Amino acid sequence: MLRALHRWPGLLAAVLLLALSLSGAALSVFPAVERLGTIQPAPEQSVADLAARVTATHPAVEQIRRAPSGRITAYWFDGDSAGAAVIDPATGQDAGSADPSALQAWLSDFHRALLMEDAGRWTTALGALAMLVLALSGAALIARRQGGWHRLLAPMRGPAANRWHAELARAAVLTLTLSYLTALWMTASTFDLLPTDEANPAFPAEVSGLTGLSPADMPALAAVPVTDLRDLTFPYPGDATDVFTLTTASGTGYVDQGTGALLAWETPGPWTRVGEWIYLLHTGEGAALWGLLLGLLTLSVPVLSVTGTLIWLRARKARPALPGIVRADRAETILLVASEGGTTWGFARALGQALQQAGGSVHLAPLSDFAPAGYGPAKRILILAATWGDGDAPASAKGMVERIAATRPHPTAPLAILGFGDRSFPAYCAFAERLEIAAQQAGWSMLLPLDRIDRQSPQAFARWTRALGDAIGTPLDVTHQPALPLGTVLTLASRRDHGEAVQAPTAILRFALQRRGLLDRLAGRGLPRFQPGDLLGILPEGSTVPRYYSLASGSADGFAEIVVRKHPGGLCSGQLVNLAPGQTIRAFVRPNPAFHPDRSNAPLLLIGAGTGIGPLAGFIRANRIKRPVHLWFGARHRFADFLYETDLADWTAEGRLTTTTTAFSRTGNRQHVQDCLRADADRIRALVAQGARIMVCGGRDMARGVHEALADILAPLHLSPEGLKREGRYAEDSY
Ligand SMILES: Cc1cc2nc3c(=O)[nH]c(=O)nc-3n(C[C@H](O)[C@H](O)[C@H](O)COP(=O)(O)O)c2cc1C
Repeated sequence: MLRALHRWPGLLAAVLLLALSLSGAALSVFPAVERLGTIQPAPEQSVADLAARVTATHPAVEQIRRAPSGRITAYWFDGDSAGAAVIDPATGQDAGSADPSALQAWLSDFHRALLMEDAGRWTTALGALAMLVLALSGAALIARRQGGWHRLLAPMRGPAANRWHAELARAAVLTLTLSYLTALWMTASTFDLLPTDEANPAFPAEVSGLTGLSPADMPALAAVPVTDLRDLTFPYPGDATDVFTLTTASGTGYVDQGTGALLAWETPGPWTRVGEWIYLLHTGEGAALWGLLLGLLTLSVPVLSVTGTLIWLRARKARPALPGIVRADRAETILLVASEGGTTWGFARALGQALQQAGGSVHLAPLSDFAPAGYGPAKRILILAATWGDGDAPASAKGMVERIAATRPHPTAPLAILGFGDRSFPAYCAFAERLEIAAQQAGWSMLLPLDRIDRQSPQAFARWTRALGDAIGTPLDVTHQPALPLGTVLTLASRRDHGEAVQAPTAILRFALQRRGLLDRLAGRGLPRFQPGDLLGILPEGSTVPRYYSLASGSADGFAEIVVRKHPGGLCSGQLVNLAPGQTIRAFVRPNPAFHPDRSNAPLLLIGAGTGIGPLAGFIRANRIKRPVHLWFGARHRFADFLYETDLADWTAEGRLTTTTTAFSRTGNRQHVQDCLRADADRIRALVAQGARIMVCGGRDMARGVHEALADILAPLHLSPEGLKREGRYAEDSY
């Protein structure tokens, strides 16, 4: 619902909103330009002095106005023709034309009313309303993705396009919300839909009846500095009963034209004051810098429209279509999916089709759409959930554990959760497990106990569907074989060999990247963009199961680099370690957003051993902003498997790497990387206290040892690796 609320007004109003935001951004420049081009009065100059000077130049002056920028304009009547000019307050002489530039006038009319008078005003008001809905639903979506409003400002994670969209929206949302609210207020005010104050004080019952006093000698005008003036309207010529009307920042009053005395005065009421603030906040008139900031942030709207549309299109593409799908409030089976790589959707679709063929009605949606209040006569809710990162939820399902824990169970539909994962990860199907615990705590009745599918096993899935069929009284036996990515052919460009001497043959393999033209990108040919820490999936000959290697380079480096150690009997590692330059493999990229460094300037502590140095080396090579990076690296022997030794020296000289600490387990004092960490405990504590982020990569035993060492090191700071992980400051990639 929230997502639909965010999506449809966004798409429908996109063109209108683009036009409004671009014209608004362009208009925001004018107050600043006007302010810069305006001759400001001397601080001590009075309205009496200004009025006398203007009268000397234009004896038939009717009105003097001062704009929020300080620009003073005089209006007069010359015989039959009206005249107006911008005035130099020091001389009272004309200093320029009073007509706004044609461009500004056109832009204002377009921005306010789409050049269509009242019909246009209502349309722009509708646009502002759509934007308000977008801004508020967007803020709620960010809060949901972040795991609650209290984490709204916490560092963001997830795929780059979604993160960029959310980061930009988060930066602009407050200002934009203010801008749309003020726009709506101004429209309501234009159509007299708001209460108003009494405009002016009551006209004085008695005046002196005298005329001819020079404004220079009027005490009421002498008491007001020009910098306070808003408007001075002169009495009608020859009418001794008429008066001057003076408006300043603090009110409106009448001045006797014969004596120059103040006859009446009224301060503006609350509605007038609020209206003035609203006008200032929306236009930046009178606050040029605010106007520029507003204009700048308004420019985020076109960017958000484009990134938002891309995210939506990508999500649509990732979600396989299920013909015959029904709405959530009409379906017997609600089938919800949490997926990062997309394969779980294939299983869900196969199950959905089987249920439909058995005569059932199915609603298929991402888990983030979970909203039991909207599931009418549902008989069951099935959740298929993959686990990513290090036991994490897929990016699109962040915050779902908390949501399920806080949602009241559906009155008729029990729940079944099926985890998708990989048994070789320490946190096997951990996200699905957390969902199950949350559901049980919230009081849901479970249709089936939690089950897990290891490495997309078709047999395990078929077994689970049989159990599901038994539980719902409909025979089911669904087989689904996920299609393997075709992959791209990569040619080995160079290799560097290490580790033979310590019986751990290891190679740094660098594959050439073909340049991808626009056509290749559109057709999905070649490797997509990737960053160090993402995964290169390799399809070894003789197996249909891909193996994943952490990338030690980003596509910006112009090559794909991985570090491979030959495992005894290992099919893929054996083929890779024997690969000669010029030979090829088939590979594809899997994003791994949970193991990307953040973009801050805070220190980065990289800890790795053996081939775990791969992505860490990639992070250091990509550290073009030269943030402080400290590396702890463990290997067997300095002269045998000190991977990237010369590169690390070069990166240190270039400022990309701040310190390197090594531990060798087969020489000298035979240390492991966690021993060096303990020896460096004070330094690590100081860096963590500065906001450092920690990234660990390597074998599972090493990762466990590092985790324990860091738990001890951080305890005096009342911090722990788990706590840092929750804040997005501790990431582990172990195998
Ligand atoms: C980078 C990465 C991290 C993973 N982390 C875990 C994990 O911590 N626990 C787990 O059980 N499975 C993990 N897996 C395995 C996936 O959950 C499994 O491949 C799943 O079938 C993917 O489903 P999806 O393509 O729908 O996202 C990970 C896979 C990758 C590529």
